Amino acid sequence: MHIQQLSLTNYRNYKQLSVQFDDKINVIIGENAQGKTNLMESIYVLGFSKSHRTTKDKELIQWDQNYAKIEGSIVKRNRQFPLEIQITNKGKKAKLNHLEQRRLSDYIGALNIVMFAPEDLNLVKGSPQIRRRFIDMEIGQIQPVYIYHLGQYVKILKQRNHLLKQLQKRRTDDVTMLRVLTEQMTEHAAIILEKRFLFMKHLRKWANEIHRGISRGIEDLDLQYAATAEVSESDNKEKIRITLTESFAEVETKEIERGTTLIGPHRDDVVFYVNGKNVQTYGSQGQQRTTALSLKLAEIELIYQETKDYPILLLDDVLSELDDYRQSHLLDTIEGKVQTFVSTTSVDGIHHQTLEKAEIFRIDQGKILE
Ligand SMILES: Nc1ncnc2c1ncn2[C@@H]1O[C@H](COP(=O)(O)OP(=O)(O)OP(=O)(O)O)[C@@H](O)[C@H]1O
Repeated sequence: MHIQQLSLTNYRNYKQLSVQFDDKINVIIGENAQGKTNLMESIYVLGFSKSHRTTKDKELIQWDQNYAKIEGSIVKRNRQFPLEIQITNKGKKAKLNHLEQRRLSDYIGALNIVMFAPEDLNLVKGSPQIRRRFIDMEIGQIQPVYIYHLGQYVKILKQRNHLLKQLQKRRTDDVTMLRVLTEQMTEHAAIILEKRFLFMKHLRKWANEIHRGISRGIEDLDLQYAATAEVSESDNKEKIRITLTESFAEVETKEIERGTTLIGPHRDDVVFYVNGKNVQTYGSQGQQRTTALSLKLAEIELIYQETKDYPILLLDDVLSELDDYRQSHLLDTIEGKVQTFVSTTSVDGIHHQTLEKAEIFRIDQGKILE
């Protein structure tokens, strides 16, 4: 899969841009604050309909304007189709083949993307929320129905938390309603957990293979899903549902006391181990970096396994941070198969092999210099 052409209108510091990309490696060079990340972000938004660095869509609209538009021409298995995201102050529209898609799950997955940016180091070091977002985004683009269940889960969770607050403050004693919400939420939670477990299983296999390669065979990477309920990877959906139902019954009194939902996918986490040791606690900077890179590269293979097509890879300001060996490994992994976008302030830290094959774009104040 690749992006053939991209057009931006009023997108951040791009008033108007129309650009054709190489289907292999594209290097985006520019000084600080010229629009490199903005360009990478626009490709990400085209795929996911939201940004990786803000939850406020309005920020994507150029300051003095009232709308922004991203249009892309995508080639997937020799077929070409258009994608479009339009953002206004009132909301956004996502169009696939010129048709507006009302459900996000009907849009996401048309353009698969893997992004590796400096903040991805937080995948290992940061809060559980970052790791949950990572798994949710990745499963979502492989299986869009996951997004539907996640959306429903979050909706019921909000109602349930609201009711728990009311019960805590004794403004109501409607436990029957609480149990109805618990049952509904459990249905979606069981599907979410089953899909997360399956994803973990596949991710573990690929990530370890890649990690061993990058560490020259001396490090093994393992990942474990840390659930808040007594569920495990070997459980099927029905078993997960039954266990969750029991667990919710057990914590009901405590949840009312605390006024919030204490267990479920929204509180789970993932733990990474290198040679059996928790990387978050004991790993060096280099091991944490390699772990994050292995996870990202594993995603490329996972998406390929599921969709029979390689995703687009966005490397925002990270390539020059990797040493020569890691860069070569990365490039060997993607060699000729994955359309890649690399952004950088200077070509100095970039492997000459990469530059030889690349199409180079120079960015200056929201414009591409010819
Ligand atoms: N909504 C917006 N409207 C207009 N300009 C914006 C908007 N949002 C951000 N900018 C501008 O975009 C520029 C930042 O661009 P970007 O983040 O892409 O930088 P960059 O080239 O990646 O730089 P660095 O190398 O420092 O990361 C800044 O000048 C910022 O003021």
